[in-house]
Amino acid sequence: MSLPGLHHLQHISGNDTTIPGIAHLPTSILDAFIPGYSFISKYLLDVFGFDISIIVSVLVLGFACTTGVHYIYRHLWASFLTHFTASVVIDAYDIIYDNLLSWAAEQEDLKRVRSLKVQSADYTDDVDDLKGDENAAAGAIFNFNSWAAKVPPRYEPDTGYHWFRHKGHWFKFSRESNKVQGGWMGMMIQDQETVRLTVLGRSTKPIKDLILDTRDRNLSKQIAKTTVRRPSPKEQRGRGRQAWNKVAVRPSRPMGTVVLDSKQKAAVLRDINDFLDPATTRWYSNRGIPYRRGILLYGPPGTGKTSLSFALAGVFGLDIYCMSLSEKTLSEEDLILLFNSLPKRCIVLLEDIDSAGIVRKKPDTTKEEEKRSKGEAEDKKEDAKNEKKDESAETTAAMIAKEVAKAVKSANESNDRSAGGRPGSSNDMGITMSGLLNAIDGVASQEGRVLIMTTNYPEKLDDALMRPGRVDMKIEFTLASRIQMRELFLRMYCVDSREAARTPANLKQIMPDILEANAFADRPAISEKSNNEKHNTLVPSTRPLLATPPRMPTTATPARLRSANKASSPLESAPSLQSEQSLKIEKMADEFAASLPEATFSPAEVQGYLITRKKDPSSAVAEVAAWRDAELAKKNAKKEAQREAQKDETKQDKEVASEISSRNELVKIEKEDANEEGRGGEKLADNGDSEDVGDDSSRPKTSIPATAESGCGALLGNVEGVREDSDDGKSGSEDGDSADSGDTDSVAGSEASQSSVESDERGDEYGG
Ligand SMILES: Nc1ncnc2c1ncn2[C@@H]1O[C@H](COP(=O)(O)OP(=O)(O)OP(=O)(O)O)[C@@H](O)[C@H]1O
Repeated sequence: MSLPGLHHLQHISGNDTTIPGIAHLPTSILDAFIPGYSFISKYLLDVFGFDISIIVSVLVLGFACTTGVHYIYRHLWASFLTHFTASVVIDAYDIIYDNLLSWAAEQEDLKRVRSLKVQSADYTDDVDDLKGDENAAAGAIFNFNSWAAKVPPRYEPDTGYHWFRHKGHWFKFSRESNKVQGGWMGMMIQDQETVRLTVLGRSTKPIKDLILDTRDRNLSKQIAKTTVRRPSPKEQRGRGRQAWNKVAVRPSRPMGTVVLDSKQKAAVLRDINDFLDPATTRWYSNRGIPYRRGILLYGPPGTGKTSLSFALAGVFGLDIYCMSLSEKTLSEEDLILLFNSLPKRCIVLLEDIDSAGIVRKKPDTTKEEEKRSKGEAEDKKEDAKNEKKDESAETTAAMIAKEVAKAVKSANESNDRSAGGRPGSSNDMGITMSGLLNAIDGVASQEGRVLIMTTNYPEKLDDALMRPGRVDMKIEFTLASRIQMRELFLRMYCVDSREAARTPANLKQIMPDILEANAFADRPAISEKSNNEKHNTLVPSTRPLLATPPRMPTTATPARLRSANKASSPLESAPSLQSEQSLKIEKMADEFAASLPEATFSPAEVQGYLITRKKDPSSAVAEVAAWRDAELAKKNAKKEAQREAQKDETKQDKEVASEISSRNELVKIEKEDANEEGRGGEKLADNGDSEDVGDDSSRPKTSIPATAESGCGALLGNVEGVREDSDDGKSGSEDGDSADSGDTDSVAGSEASQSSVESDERGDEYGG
C-alpha cells in the first residue's frame, strides 16, 4: 500500500530510519504512539536489516480506525437509543420482576443467550406441581431428593443485555446489578438488581403490554396460590415493598376445608366481599371514614383461626402479610413502617396479639420511688447521727429489707413472665399499646387492608384495641362440636369432591345453602347505613358477632346427629356423597362424632388423630374410643398436675411469708434490745462505770449479723425456689391464698401481685 502523503511527511521530519520507497507513518507519530519506537526500529534495522515501520504503521492505523469507528458507533447508537427507543426499569423487589423473569425463562430467544443464571428446583414452586410416582410399589420409601431432582432447573438471562422479539417488536432485556446503600441508617452496601426493558420505537406501550402479558401468565399459573409475606430482616428493612419479604407461595386453602359455623363463615365472607367492592371505597371516602377493616378471631389454640385467615386470603386473591408482635427485633418504628408499607389491598395477620405483652405503659413510679428512697436515706442519715448505738441493728435490718425487696421483685418479675408478659415490660418490649394503635390507624397507615388479629385470650386485650373502627367484627372459635367433628371426618376422607371449589368466582359457590337461604336479607345495604349502625349490625357490644356453633345434645346418637345435620344444616353442607362407599363413610362419620365428647378436643387434635389414619376410615372409627380415653386421661393428669403445682406453690408462699415474718419479729426484738442497751449504757456511763456494762454477761446477747445472714440466705433460697417454680408457668398471682396480709410488718415475699414499690416500702420499714 502506498501512502505518498505520509512518505512526504517522513521526509519533512528528517528522521528517516526506514527503507526508502515504502509507505509508512512518520517516525515522530509512531514515537508518540509507541514510546522508544525510533530507537527500537533503528536497532532492528541495523542489526537484522528488518524494517518494522510499515507493520507498525498499519497496526497503528488499524487501531486508530477501529477506535474511531467504535466511538462514532457508540455515539450514534446512544443518540439513536435516546431518540428512537423507550424503556422501563423494574426493581428486583417488585412482583413484576418475578413475573418477568419467570416469563423470560420460557422465551426461546432468551433461552438461547449465552450468559444464563440457573435456579434449582428447590427454590421454585415447581416442585409442588410434580405428580407422585403412580407405579411405585406399595410400601416403597419416598425419596424427596430424587423426586425433586426431576424438576428441571430454571434458566434465566444473567446480568448483561440480550435482544429478543415479542409480538413484532424488538426488545432489549438488560439485567443490572447495582450497589446501593441500605440497612440501618444506610450503613450497609447491598446489591440491588434491576431489569431495564427497552423497545425499538418511541412508545412504551409494547413494554406495558409485555408486562401485562407476564402478569396474566403468572396469574393463570398462580390462580390458586396465596402469597405469604413476613417482615424483612431488620437490617434489610427499607421503605415500601422492601419492608416485607415473600416467604412462600402456597396453594390457596379452600374455604370448605375450614370447619366453622356456616353463618359465621358467611358473615365474614360477605363482610370482606362488601369491603373490597370498589364502590365501598367511595362510600368510605364520601363519609370521611378510614377505609380499613379489623377482624378479631379468638378462641383456644388449634381451632382454626389461622386457617380461616389463609382461606380468606385465597378466596379474595389477597396476599397475606403475617406478623408477630412478640418478635424481638420489632420496634414501634418498624411496626409503623411495616403498616405504612402495605399494598392497597391485602390481609394483615397479627397473630397471638395477647402474647406480645402489649399493655398500657404503667405510670412511671421509678422516679418517685427513687425520690422517696433518697429522702428516706437522708432521714436515715439523720437518725444514724442521733442514734449511733442502733447502728448495727439498723444495718442488719436494712440488709434484710434490701434482700427481701430484691427477692420479691424477682419473684414478681418471674410471675409477670409466667402470666404471659415479657420481663422488664416497657423497656425490653418494643411495642406498647399506643405504638400498636398508632401503627394500625395512624394517619400514614395504608387504607384498604383487612387486619385480622388472633388471640387465645380475648379478655387480656385492651378495650382501646377492641373499639369499632379497629375491630369491626369478632368471631369466636370453640373446641370442636360433634357436627364439626363429623365434618372433619368427612373432609378427611372425601377431599377430592371439594377440589372444584378451589377457585370460586361467586360466594354462592362457596356457601350455596346459606347464601341462597338469604341469611342476610335483614342486613342493610352498605350505602343506607351510617358507619356506627353498620358496626352495631356486625358487632354487638359485648357478645361475639354470632353465636358459637350450635351444640348437639351430649347423648347424641349417630341417627340423631344425621337428622340434626339434615334439619338445621348449621354447617356448610357436607360433600355430596353418592356412591355406596360414600354413604358408608357418612355413616362412619356419624359414628365417629358420636364417640367423642363435645367441646373437649380442638379441631387440630381431631385432625391430628385422623391424619394418622388418613387412608383408613374404618380404623379411625374403631380406634377412636381408645384414643379418646387415652387423651382424656392425659388431659385429666395434666389438670391434676397443675392443681398440685398450684397447691405446692401456695404452701411455699406461706412458708416464705411466715419465715419473713419471724425474721422481722426477731429484728424488732434485736432493735429494741439494742436501744435498751444503749440507754442502760448511757445511764451507767453517767455513773462513771460504763465498761462493766459492756462486759455484762448476764444480759442476753444477740448475734444479729449471723442470724440475719443465715436468715437472708434461707429466705432467698426459698424465694428463689418460688421464682423457679413460677418460671415453670405457675403464677403466684393466680394463688388466691397468698401470704398473710394482715400482718403489716411482714413482707409477703412471694405475693406475686405486689409491686416492687410495695416491697421497697416494706424494706424501708425494716430499715427504719
Ligand atoms: N375449624 C377448623 N377447620 C379445619 N381445620 C382446622 C380447624 N381448626 C384447626 N384446624 C386444623 O388444625 C391445625 C391448626 O389450626 P390453626 O393454626 O388454624 O389454629 P389456630 O386457632 O390458629 O391455633 P393457634 O391459636 O394456636 O394459632 C391446622 O392444620 C388446621 O387445618
